[in-house]
Amino acid sequence: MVRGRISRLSVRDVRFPTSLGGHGSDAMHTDPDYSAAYVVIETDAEDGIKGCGITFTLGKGTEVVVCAVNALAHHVLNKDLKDIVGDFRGFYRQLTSDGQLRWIGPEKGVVHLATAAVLNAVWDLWAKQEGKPVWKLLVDMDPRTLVSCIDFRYITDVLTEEDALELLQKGQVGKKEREKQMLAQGYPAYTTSCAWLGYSDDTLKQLCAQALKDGWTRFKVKVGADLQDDVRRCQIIRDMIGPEKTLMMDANQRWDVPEAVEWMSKLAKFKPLWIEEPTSPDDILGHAAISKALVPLGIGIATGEQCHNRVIFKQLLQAKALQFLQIDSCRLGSVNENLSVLLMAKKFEIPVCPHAGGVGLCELVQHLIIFDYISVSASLKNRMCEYVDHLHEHFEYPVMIQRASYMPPKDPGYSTEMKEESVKKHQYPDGEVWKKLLAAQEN
Ligand SMILES: C[C@H](O)[C@@H](O)CC(=O)C(=O)O
Ligand SMILES: [Mg+2]
Repeated sequence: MVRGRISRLSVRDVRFPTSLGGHGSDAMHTDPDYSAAYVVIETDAEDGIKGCGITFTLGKGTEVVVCAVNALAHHVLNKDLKDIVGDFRGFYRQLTSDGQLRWIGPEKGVVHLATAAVLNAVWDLWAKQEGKPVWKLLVDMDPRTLVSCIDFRYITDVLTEEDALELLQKGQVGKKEREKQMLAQGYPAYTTSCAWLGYSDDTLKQLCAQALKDGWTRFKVKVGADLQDDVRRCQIIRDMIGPEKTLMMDANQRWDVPEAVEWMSKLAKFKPLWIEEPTSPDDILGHAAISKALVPLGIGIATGEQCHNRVIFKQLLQAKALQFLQIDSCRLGSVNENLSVLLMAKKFEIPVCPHAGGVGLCELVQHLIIFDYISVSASLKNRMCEYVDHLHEHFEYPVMIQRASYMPPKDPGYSTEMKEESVKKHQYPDGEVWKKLLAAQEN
């Protein structure tokens, strides 16, 4: 049973110096320090259960997200959890429609990242109180309750409440078998960890050899800064993985539209399944033009990790601008908004391949994609979830990968509770790790 009144919300700026090793680097984000605004909510219930949520950031700017979380806190404090989840659509609407704060959004940018952190913590708390991992909480929920968590504002021209209900009711068929299948085999994953842009060719080769030994069959390589470098790196990786294994490419928004088409025509010989974020994430028609040019070459368009909200996804789908849709657990307004995007993807029959390149994103998004398979898509065709092999050791309930697949988490919650010791050490700027690094920079 859901219980307790939210009595405290705290938020901390936690940063990991990943830029020192080039981990996470790409053509636009050359020095990312994987970071999180880490939210913990407590209740007055006697169980002592806390809800933990994050939103992912890249270092600088995390303090701005922390401010935005604090600005939203009054919407959560002193509310009964029962009232929040009993009218989750209304609560989502309240957070995203704050008459003053929405001016610095709406439903986009820092304020939306902060919304995700707060709501991720609420979902963690709810699932922990129910004694279930979030994916299972969602799978066991009846379609009407699921639909009651979604704000359909701005998307009813493609997905109404009735459409959503119908899709979820259809998804009930065969659900038990798919749950069993997930528990036995897990959800297929691909790795990005071998080929960050800042890695040397030697590191790329070494990590790729190890990944092959570990059973990985799908790989993503960063491209977009220098064509000669891209050709060399793609040749290395294609030679190592052979012609059959799957290769994806990610340009992280580096190109203009014609440049994207020209550049990818030169990389087409490496047979990428998709080019990810070829241009600005806001350019829906640009994505459509790139897609029109590249699909005949066998290259699909993937995007979503920096799509502001469900409206952008709606238009990408309407414009036939993508072949692979990449939800993000922190960019969108938590589970609530992701549910609406999963359902729109189902309606347009576009496979969802979630983004997970960041701290804690693998932990979160595994819940959404496992739920999607069991209750919505019922298909694994052309579907896989990103995996990056960084920073899992800082979480109490880290992801478990077996045979290159995500095994469904069994612990209650949303899997992003961090180890207190890790938070203390990496808190910016006064955690032990940062004190040392900042002192070294001064000398
Ligand atoms: C800055 C991040 O590491 C980004 O490169 C992640 C990404 O694009 C992905 O995982 O995809
Ligand atoms: Mg990407």
